[in-house]
Amino acid sequence: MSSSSERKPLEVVKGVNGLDKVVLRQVNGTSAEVYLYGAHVTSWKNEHGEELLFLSSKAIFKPPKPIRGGIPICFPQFSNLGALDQHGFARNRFWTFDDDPPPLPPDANHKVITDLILRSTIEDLKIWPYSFEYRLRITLGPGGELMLTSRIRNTGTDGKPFTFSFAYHTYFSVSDISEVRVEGLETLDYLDNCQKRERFTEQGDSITFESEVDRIYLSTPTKIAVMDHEKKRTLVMRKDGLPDAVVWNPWDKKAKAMVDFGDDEYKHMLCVEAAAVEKPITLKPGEEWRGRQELSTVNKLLDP
Ligand SMILES: O=P(O)(O)OC[C@H]1O[C@@H](O)[C@H](O)[C@@H](O)[C@@H]1O
Repeated sequence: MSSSSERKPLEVVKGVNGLDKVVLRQVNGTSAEVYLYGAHVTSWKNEHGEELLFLSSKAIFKPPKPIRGGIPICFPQFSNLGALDQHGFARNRFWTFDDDPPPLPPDANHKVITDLILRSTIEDLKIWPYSFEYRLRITLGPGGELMLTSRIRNTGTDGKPFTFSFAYHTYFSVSDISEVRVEGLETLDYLDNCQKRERFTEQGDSITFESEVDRIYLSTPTKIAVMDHEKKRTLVMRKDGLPDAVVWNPWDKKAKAMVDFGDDEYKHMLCVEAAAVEKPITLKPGEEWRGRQELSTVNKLLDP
């Protein structure tokens, strides 16, 4: 039996290696967990307590190593598309609670909400010389839907604009990658990271997986569905302000090369990442950008 304290809608507890994590819980039993390290969502569970995100059994919860799985935030750089380390630094910084969050939505009392913030430090300014405020709102909706809303503002006083690329690097948990289909990316152009980012056009069928996939789909629809046949479940991603979608599965060879990833774990994960990669975002001083990702589930397969 769980104690009453375990049912609080919002609670800060110690996670792996004593790192702080925020637990969000809804009355219907759904939940999410977010580490302040990286503002990294590591868990999202449905009303039956089933985990919907993949987190590697070998994930290393030791800064500065980013956590393998969940939803790392790639900012201010996606991948190696710039001078910074792969995927930028937001995923390995300690975020804090935002004491001046954006206004709450009108239906806030049915939602569980936590607001985090990251500001550039003197150390960060040495590697990326732009002042910013990055506000992340994490919302668990009444039906267990998980929303991440990023608001990034140029707080520079020197008149300089800055440019960034971005991704919510979402690792979904799937029962068997060979049985999964992704819908919503048919007939789109993509850049293939496995082939020097050459541009290709996807064919008309939904996407299935039988080898390594690492693609940036360009200007996608706002809704993408991951259909898990074995679980008879569809994971639905909706996005706003994020035109692209990255699809990644490392497959066996790359899996073996990663120290924080089990050799066979590629069979049980699929990354679908709401992203802004092809056209990076530029903010002048005082300007703010908003990018949103919402995840929900349908407990049956959507019609093909
Ligand atoms: O190992 P990292 O830095 O978390 O990156 C994992 C993967 O992230 C994906 O988004 C990239 O498209 C891949 O190329 C990359 O391998």
